Amino acid sequence: MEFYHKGLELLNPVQDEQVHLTAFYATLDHERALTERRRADEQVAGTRNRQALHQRDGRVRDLNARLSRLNAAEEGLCFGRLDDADGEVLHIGRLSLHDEDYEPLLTDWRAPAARPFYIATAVENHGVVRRRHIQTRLRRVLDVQDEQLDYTRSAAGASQPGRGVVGEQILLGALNARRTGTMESIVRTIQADQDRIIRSDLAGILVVQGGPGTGKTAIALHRAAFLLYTHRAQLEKRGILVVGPNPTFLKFIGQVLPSLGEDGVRLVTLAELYPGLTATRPEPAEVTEVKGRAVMADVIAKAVADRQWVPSEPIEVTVDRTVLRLDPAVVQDARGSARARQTTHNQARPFFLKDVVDHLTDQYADLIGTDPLDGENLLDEYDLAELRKEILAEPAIRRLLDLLWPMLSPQDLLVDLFGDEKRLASAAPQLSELDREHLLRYGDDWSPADVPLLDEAAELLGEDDKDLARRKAERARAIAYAQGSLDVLSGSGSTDYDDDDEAEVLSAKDILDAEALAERYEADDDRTLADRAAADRRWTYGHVIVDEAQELSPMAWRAIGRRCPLRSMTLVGDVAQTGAAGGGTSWRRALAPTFGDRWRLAELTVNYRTPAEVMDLAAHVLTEVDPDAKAPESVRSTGVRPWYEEVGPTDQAQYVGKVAREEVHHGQVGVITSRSRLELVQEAIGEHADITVLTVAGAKGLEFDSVLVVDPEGIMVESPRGLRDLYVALTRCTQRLGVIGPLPPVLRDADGWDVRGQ
Ligand SMILES: Nc1ncnc2c1ncn2[C@@H]1O[C@H](COP(=O)(O)OP(=O)(O)OP(=O)(O)O)[C@@H](O)[C@H]1O
Repeated sequence: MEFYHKGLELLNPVQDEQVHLTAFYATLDHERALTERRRADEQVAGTRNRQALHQRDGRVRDLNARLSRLNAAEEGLCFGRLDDADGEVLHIGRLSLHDEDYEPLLTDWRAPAARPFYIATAVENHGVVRRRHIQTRLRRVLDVQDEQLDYTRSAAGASQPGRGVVGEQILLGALNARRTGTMESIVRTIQADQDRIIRSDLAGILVVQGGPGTGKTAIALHRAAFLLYTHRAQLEKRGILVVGPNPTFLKFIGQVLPSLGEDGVRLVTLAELYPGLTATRPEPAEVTEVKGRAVMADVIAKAVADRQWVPSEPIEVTVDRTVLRLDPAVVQDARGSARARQTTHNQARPFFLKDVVDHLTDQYADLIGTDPLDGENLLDEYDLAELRKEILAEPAIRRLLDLLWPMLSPQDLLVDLFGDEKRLASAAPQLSELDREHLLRYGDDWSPADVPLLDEAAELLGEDDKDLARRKAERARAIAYAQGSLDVLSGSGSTDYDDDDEAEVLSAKDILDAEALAERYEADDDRTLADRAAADRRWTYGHVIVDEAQELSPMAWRAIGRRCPLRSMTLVGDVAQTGAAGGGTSWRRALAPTFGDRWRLAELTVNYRTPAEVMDLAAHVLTEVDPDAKAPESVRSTGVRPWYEEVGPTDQAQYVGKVAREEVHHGQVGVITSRSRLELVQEAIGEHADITVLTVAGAKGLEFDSVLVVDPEGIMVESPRGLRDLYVALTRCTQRLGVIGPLPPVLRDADGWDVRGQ
């Protein structure tokens, strides 16, 4: 063991690191106290007007964000150290700390200087001769592990990382640890191939393909933290959107970013992407599949076009006993010029209405205002305006205009479309009758697959009356505030201000008008970024991350694409695990309609979750799914063989209940079963804090110490993608796997099972 001098004392590495760690915590405490003091000062300081108040709130927000980062770094503050050949030392941790002379004490794991900690090897050491992993608990150093990366020294027998893995012991410790029910940060043990993805450029679309347990979710979240650190100014304004497969999954991953000190991220499922509704209506897979097809974009476009109606016969309406006649040709012309404006349906509506109403007004004027002697029209501008008003006030005309070109919300459009066979046949002639039958329904509650359709419709319809009224009211409020502030600024009350303030007042008055000030107030909106983004369908994010991206349909990709016109995205998934009807089984096919070939691919091949014993069995299923696919290689084996028990349907649920309760001794238990057995199994197990019963769709992205797969045959037959579902179910465990129910042939043929003695 090496020893170090501290004054006259001789310190071993653990003691030496303890000295450093104590100093880091002292600095962290100091920073925290300073930030809290600043915040308290801001909170008590008086403000003269609303503008100053907003600026103050902004400063308090920044200080709060700083405080959360400092607090988040408390556990595991420092976890690594790099030594170079010249004796320079770099400590690596959850954030950067400096001493009073602004000399670096601790380097943020995301800083470029920290990178060798994750990628240096003895062959390519990036100038590092020793990498040290520091294990701590609370504020104490428990242990250190060194990897010598100096080729000459390592050749002489110093410790070498095994299997190309960085920090093998620490990594295995983390992988073998019992799961807590929520995902944890992997910041101490990120591996080189993962690091490359985390630090990949912000620009462009990065697709990360990797088998089960390769760390895709973990990487996606650490990438978000990295991007926020590296491009903070750019991303803080627009935020990052993370889309996950279901609410349980979002809960599972929800703590990772806050634990890394980052909260400028909005996590949603597709069902919540459309503001104002959560789409939870269940529907059969074949309906979901039709709704997800790319062709639905054309169907929605045609449904909108169909609502711009040209009658086949002239229509007569009576205004104050005068009969007016609207010819199809006039409507056709008005529609043509409104469409030529290339704007949305609702925004084009006033232009259409104006043309039609102009025509009716002229006709009305001709009929009632013509001089019987010389045929000249006796009405002046004022009279024409009055006639126009009269026409517009006539209910029959209003009804007619609403028929010809109605103001529509996306919800109205879809309810009308899916509730009417004729409309559907006209909008979707390219769909088979059976497909159209799948779409036909009544009611106005929404399924997740409706969300991209609503979004598509919203894009074509534009804001409706209600949206416009709301936006106008908000803006009027902001302008009223701003006007009030300007009055205060320019009023005689300014005698309270000293000379400097007076100058400020003048410049404010000179520079700003109420509109500009209103914009500034809107920017100073008190809501968090995630709340503002959630309320605004047209919000565009600085970066979008999609997890389990293989599950998205072409229509969902269009909706996601709209959230990020800059096309800065990270899409992680595994095309061998696709379960959703309408999901993709090839990245090229799934992404081409929306993104063409403008994306880059990164692949992960090492499985950090599933032990080799389990993965060997799951690989049989994968070969059945795709003979060319290669299962990821497990980084560890546990020596525990998976087991199965053939238990028929009558006793199955009871048996599962008994075994699940036994398995709890090994940690968190996940019971994954077919949809048809779900309720029975749930009943047999009852409420238990450490047992979760779910279907494969609900288990997407999750993991448990011990997994029981119940009714594998049922899982296989319940979906056309049943084999992939079985593959997902088998790969959810970190330690132990048991399969209950008759084994399907694909599993029966595999070696490596233990038969559980009843
Ligand atoms: N470098 C690492 N250090 C420690 N743990 C890791 C590392 N990489 C991955 N893991 C762990 O491996 C497990 C699987 O990771 P994750 O869930 O991100 O995989 P995934 O590729 O998204 O899996 P799936 O596609 O099956 O849902 C998690 O517990 C994660 O914390």
